[in-house]
Amino acid sequence: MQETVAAHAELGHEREYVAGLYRRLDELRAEKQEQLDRVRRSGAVGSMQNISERDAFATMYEDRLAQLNAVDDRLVFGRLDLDGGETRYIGRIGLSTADLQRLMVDWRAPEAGLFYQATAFERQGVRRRRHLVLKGREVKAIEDDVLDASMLDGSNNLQGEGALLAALNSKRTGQMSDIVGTIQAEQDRIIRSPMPGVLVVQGGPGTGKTAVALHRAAYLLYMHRERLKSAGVLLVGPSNSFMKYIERVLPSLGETGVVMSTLGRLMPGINAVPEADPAVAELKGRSAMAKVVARAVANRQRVPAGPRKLSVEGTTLTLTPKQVIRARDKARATGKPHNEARNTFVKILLRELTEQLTDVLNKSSGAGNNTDRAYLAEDVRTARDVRIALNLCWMPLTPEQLIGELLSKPAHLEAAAPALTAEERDLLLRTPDAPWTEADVALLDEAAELLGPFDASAGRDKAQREQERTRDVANAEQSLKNVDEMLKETGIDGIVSAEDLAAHNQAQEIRFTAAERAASDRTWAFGHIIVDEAQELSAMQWRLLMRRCPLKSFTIVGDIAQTSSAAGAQSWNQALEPFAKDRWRLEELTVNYRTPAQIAEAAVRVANAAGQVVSAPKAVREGKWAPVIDRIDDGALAERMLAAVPQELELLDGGLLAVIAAEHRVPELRKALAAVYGSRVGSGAGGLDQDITVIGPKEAKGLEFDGVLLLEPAEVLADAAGRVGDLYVAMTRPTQRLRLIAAGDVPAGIEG
Ligand SMILES: Nc1ncnc2c1ncn2[C@@H]1O[C@H](COP(=O)(O)OP(=O)(O)OP(=O)(O)O)[C@@H](O)[C@H]1O
Repeated sequence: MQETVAAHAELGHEREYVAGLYRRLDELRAEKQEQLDRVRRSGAVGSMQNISERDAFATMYEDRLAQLNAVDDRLVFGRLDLDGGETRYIGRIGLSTADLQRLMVDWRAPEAGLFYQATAFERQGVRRRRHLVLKGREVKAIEDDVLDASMLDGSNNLQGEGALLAALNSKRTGQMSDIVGTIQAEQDRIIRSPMPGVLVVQGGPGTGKTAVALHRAAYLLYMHRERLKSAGVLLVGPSNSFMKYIERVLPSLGETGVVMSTLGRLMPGINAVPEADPAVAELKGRSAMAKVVARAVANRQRVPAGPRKLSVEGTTLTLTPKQVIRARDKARATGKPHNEARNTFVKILLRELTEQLTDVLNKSSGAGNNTDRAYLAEDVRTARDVRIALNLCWMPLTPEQLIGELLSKPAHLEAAAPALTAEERDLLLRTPDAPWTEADVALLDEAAELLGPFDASAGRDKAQREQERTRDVANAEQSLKNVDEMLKETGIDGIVSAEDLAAHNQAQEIRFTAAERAASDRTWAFGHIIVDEAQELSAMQWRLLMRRCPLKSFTIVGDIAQTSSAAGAQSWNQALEPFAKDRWRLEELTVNYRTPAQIAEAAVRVANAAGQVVSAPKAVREGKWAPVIDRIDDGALAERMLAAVPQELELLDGGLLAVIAAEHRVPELRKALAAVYGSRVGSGAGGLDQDITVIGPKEAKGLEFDGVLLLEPAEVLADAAGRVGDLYVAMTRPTQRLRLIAAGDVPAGIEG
């Protein structure tokens, strides 16, 4: 009784404190809103500098306001009671009173580290760690970890289901949530690890690698705000579904400055499809392809077989192979990319041809008659024959042209890839109109690097921008005319010029965040790159990413045992050696938070039986159910699935169910389910919050569901040419139940 009274009093106290925090949050919001309104009211007047200063303030207030709005849900989640009597509240952001009394510490601040690190064995000055469970803005429950035994005597020792277990047992929503309230010590160490260098985080399924990667992004942005604000952070994930699944985590942590992308979207303007054939993916991913692309570029710097006659204004000039070779070698020696080195090549030959023309004309018209050289140079430059000849030798190229022709013209491929076998070259060939694949993106990027900017298009852009400006000024003039009439009536005149107004529009255009600019610029140098499911990356994809971060500041998370791509890594050492030598540090995550022990163990047995050694993380909880296996007759797969789905949905009681099957079965199974369940059936990106999702094993990577119905597991294994990665991934997606339906063999190990 006494205990309940004490608990009640504690709850009352926390409610009051938390209400105070929300009051302060509301005050700050109102303040920022007022500041923003004031800046906006200051109008579109003044010099360019005034306008851009005003815009900078407006952006700052907008960002702060967006952050204050984003942290409303579970604003505060913890409290520390320290030796010496200090009490510290831990929340999503730091809050202070108007006279700078600290009310709450940002979870990323060094002072908050104890909340995640202190244990009963090493309490580091922490007497009690308290978790505050909020619903909306109200404290619903509190839960204490008492680390200082002497505190246990008191009657205000509260117990509850662990905050962690409560989070893990809750139903999935199809969207990952943040874990700020329950980050575990081994995860916290990684999140707070220093930024420089290459950090590899290896961990089995469900150990929180993705969660750690996202929280580390938020942590780095907090600790290195100035540097990363302008350079930006890039986060790379495996699929569009996965990006959708994680998209709310960073905003909920108040962070928007991260560019999130799949490997297929890392070339601005290209939205690549997955590479369907593993053999092709493996081939395109080999580091030797860098040489193939380099040779393909070199092959586009051609020397004619014999002398070439060129007509310039009725005079015939000769371009010899020797001249071309000399010009080519000098151009190459500049070390510039193809499109830029072309300027040197063209300049040299134009000069030589102009000299030739001058000589010929001087000779024909007798010595002493100096023809105007500038005039002749222009004749040579604009002569059709000369343009064609020089272009044939050294054409400006886009990456799409180069790789498109390389992969669709057997002769180009043979010349660029003599070391590949004829079968391998056949595998690489594609039709010219085939969509770009994820594996192509790395080749395109390699080409873009070697080709440099494409001049012709740059010229066009400039002309286009000029045209747009002229149009903007014209528009502004028109609107001013209307305003002028109005102003004249009120006796005010001439405040804004058309140029001012047009400049303002341009300034608006420039007001992109670093993240937005970075996403559209291939040559952007990021301050830090985080790669999730990094085991899937090919050598060529690593080259691409290394180029995006010249400082080589990386967080690389993944699980070698889950590698499914044929081009992916067999070991971290093999993947990283070419770029980081042995200068990378390894951290491991050892606890599986997602999958119940019985299911996790079955997955490990399957991997081991297939010869894959896996670091088996310790599951944090036992599940209610061991994996269930239904053996069926051939041909009855869809029917059996339809019978199983309602049973599973009932057991999951409102949870999410994923049907995972070999890729080729997905459309047919989805159709069968949609016929019964209609729009309740989702598919990958955008459909993950439906209660039934049908996906292939590759798309399932990184995702999780309450229950998984895995159809024909032997097929999943066979589709990956016997590599167990995909099956291992599929089996480790559920947080509650795994059921397999198999007409064929059941892969060894599942049954224990
Ligand atoms: N400290 C934590 N507190 C609460 N939930 C956690 C914690 N750590 C991990 N989780 C939860 O465990 C689940 C698995 O985490 P996550 O997806 O990050 O694992 P992963 O290692 O990336 O898995 P996989 O490699 O299998 O895709 C998620 O639901 C995540 O929210």
